[in-house]
Amino acid sequence: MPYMIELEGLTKHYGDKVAVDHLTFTVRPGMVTGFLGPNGAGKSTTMRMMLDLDNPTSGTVRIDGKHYRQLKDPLTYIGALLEAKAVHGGRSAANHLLCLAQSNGIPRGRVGEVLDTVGLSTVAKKRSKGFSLGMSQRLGIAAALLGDPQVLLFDEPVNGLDPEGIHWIRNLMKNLAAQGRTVFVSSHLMSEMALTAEHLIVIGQGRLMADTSMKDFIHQNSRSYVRMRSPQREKLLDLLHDEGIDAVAVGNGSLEIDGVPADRLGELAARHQLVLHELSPQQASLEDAFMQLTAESVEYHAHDGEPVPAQAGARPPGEPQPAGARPGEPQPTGWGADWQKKRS
Ligand SMILES: Nc1ncnc2c1ncn2[C@@H]1O[C@H](COP(=O)(O)OP(=O)(O)OP(=O)(O)O)[C@@H](O)[C@H]1O
Repeated sequence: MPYMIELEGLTKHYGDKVAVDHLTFTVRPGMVTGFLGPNGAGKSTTMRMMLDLDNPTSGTVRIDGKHYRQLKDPLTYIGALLEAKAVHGGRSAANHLLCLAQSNGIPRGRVGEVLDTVGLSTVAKKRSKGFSLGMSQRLGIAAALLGDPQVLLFDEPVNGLDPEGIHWIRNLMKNLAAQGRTVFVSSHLMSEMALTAEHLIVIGQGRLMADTSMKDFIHQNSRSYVRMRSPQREKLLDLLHDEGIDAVAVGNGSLEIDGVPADRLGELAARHQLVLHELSPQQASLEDAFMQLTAESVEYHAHDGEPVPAQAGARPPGEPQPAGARPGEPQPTGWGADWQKKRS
């Protein structure tokens, strides 16, 4: 199959820190693949290695069967949005794209086309320094689309966007996939992935936790159950036991029952004249399932209001983070900037 991204044993160490740990998976064309993991799981590091912006400690990434360095005019194979504020702020939007086009053998006519696609035509001559986060995000996407690549990477593209911007990016990614392209998008929000991705790769502390279709993930993880609460809890437990119904006692005196409809449980209690204070069908959220899957691998856990490292050797949150390590802070790095640095 063409235009796959194939990772084999991909590993990255930063000193003692294992950021990416023997990742092996394949990203396929024609669908949006979500790359999900809690903060610090190694998503950005993995994407940077896909783009040859960071060298793996071991393992390989292949794009369309080749190493990134073997791709002729790489921007025509793979486009990426890594960090929205990565643009040289003094240049106009059009100029920024023109520079990228010229150094990559891309016809200059593409600049107008992609500005149009992302809705920035009217501000093409404006300096990107004054751009809002949403506009910068759109400009970053224009750069990613410039070479009309078959493979697209988006690192947390909805971060900080308003609902209209989020809606726009979701649709764009789905449309790109519907055109047969390979679309790989990272997020730390399961709810976001559930709306966009058809396939899911989940990582925690650099390790692969799940490689599954979204449909299967939802099927396996959206547990529905009934919560019951009664002042006659012991009698209720005995009754359920006699009926062969398993109940799990949880905090605040509630019982959780899987696989039995709420109306049957209500009728049963009524027949035995048991008072119920609660009888409510529940649906475990996908976010809960994701948190459970990665719970052991979260780098920092909240603890009595104080974040503490979950892992020996993890960097305490108060300490300065290395460049490129923390998301959410605009850094003078990213796809455009790094790419230019690397090639210059
Ligand atoms: N240049 C670096 N030097 C040292 N450690 C780094 C560096 N870059 C990343 N790390 C560490 O590697 C781990 C993975 O970081 P990475 O940014 O890839 O995670 P992420 O999944 O993208 O997180 P987020 O969702 O917070 O963006 C983190 O513990 C991070 O602190």
